[in-house]
Amino acid sequence: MTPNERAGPAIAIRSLSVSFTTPEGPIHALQDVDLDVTPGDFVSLIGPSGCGKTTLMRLVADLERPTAGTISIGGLAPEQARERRAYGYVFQQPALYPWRTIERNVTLPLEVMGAPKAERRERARKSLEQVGLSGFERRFPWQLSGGMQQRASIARALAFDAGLLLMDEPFGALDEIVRDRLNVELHELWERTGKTALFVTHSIQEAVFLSTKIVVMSPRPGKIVEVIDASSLPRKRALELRETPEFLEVARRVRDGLRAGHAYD
Ligand SMILES: Nc1ncnc2c1ncn2[C@@H]1O[C@H](COP(=O)(O)OP(=O)(O)OP(=O)(O)O)[C@@H](O)[C@H]1O
Repeated sequence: MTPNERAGPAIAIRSLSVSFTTPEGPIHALQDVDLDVTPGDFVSLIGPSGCGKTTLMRLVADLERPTAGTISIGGLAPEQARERRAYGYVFQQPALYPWRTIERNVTLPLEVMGAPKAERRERARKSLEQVGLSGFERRFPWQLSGGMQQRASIARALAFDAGLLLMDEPFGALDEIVRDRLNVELHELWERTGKTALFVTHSIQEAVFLSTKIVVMSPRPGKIVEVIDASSLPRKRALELRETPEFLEVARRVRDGLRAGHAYD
């Protein structure tokens, strides 16, 4: 057991099921999900469209309630964790307000929290620096490329200085070159800060490149098919890693897991 594992899970999910009531009948989105995320891990959720990845993130972030089961975030219920700003959340789309500058988008949640102005500006400066956006404080979102906008939304999530980052397919809408660059930057950021990350993706390559663990899910109702350990890959990762036999072996295991998940149908 590593010291991080001894500290207890950053996220503990037990027997979690979620059904949505719709006019056409219930939709069973998640069924019997059990998952532990160790502090400092980078955990990716991968699975077919509609298998409940976003729902799982929204449950952790207290934006949705389970039908059965429990979630604990560092020992707190999701509602307490939300109130204590125990995590930053990055959405699929950057979700920046066009009429606010980049700095004032980053400081908005801090304003809502009632942080003093000097502290807000200092935290924005620091988190924009962490994502390589120093100098863009006074720009508006529409003056930035899609990749830069998504970096700004990561800066906003970092501004709380929480130990946990929840990221729901943040790079899905970006072209491959920009996505590659942001993968490298995000990996470096994670390595440097030691944060715990829960990350949704459709891309096997992205999941393997970024993660210490990859959670493979089945089609709806989403269940966990397999948790694949990628910590055998070097901790420092450059894009060239993707061509190595070790990387391709982990990617093959993820692909096999996804195929096995489809057999649940
Ligand atoms: N509020 C809701 N009411 C009814 N059905 C919902 C609701 N939210 C999600 N669903 C359904 O639950 C299932 C899981 O959705 P979810 O968005 O979590 O999947 P996903 O794995 O994130 O999909 P994608 O990869 O396409 O983003 C889908 O069938 C979706 O239509």
